[in-house]
Amino acid sequence: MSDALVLEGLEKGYNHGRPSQVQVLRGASLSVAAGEVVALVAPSGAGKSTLLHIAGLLDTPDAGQVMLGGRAMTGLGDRAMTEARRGEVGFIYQFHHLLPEFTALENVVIPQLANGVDKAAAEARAMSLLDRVGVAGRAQHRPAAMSGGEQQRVAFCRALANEPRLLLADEPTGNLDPGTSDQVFGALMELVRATGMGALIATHNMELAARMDRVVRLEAGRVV
Ligand SMILES: Nc1ncnc2c1ncn2[C@@H]1O[C@H](COP(=O)(O)OP(=O)(O)OP(=O)(O)O)[C@@H](O)[C@H]1O
Repeated sequence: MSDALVLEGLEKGYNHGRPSQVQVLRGASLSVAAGEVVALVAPSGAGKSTLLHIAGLLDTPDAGQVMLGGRAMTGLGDRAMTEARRGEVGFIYQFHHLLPEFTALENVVIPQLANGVDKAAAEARAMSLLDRVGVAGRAQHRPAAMSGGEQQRVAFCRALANEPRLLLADEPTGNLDPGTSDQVFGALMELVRATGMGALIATHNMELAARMDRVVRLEAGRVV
């Protein structure tokens, strides 16, 4: 089976509008197998968000290659990139970014409608996902009426709604208290394991990192 994600020799710098360039990635390479959950650990400012954005086709590298599900993404046009991102990748951020005016159920349904799934099937899948992470009872609630942990569980369901081959997460439990973080992380791991997708999960929390299959570090612009 092909790897869920391969990053090869990524280079990325920002010039901050000045001649002096900040070089963030310096030949970063990494692969995540299908079904593998990899922890990405990095000091603040090391470039983990930059790496995740490039892996998820939200940004482009200055040099290097991104492959999703065995397919090279570098050089694809905007439209093909958008389609690949929508179909192949699920994102989870530190803050849930749910749509505040929609219910939990709608937040998980909407990305599926955008991907061409019909409404009844999308609702059934959304309910099943919400049920698996223990928030089916909150399906008709808007985000503001849910706890932080519940909101983040809904965000997990939204990320997995289109059955992506790759999950990318940036501090997915970073804004929760330690007890809630632990529980919510457990729910995420169960979902990921049940789907068999590859996952790259950035965290500062070494206890959570130790629960994943492999830990990699981002240091001086490379993955070690
Ligand atoms: N759009 C941008 N324009 C200019 N500089 C940027 C941009 N994005 C990131 N940087 C710089 O690149 C470096 C790495 O940023 P990045 O957000 O990838 O780090 P990070 O490891 O995710 O940090 P944190 O853990 O604090 O979120 C920082 O020095 C940051 O200032």
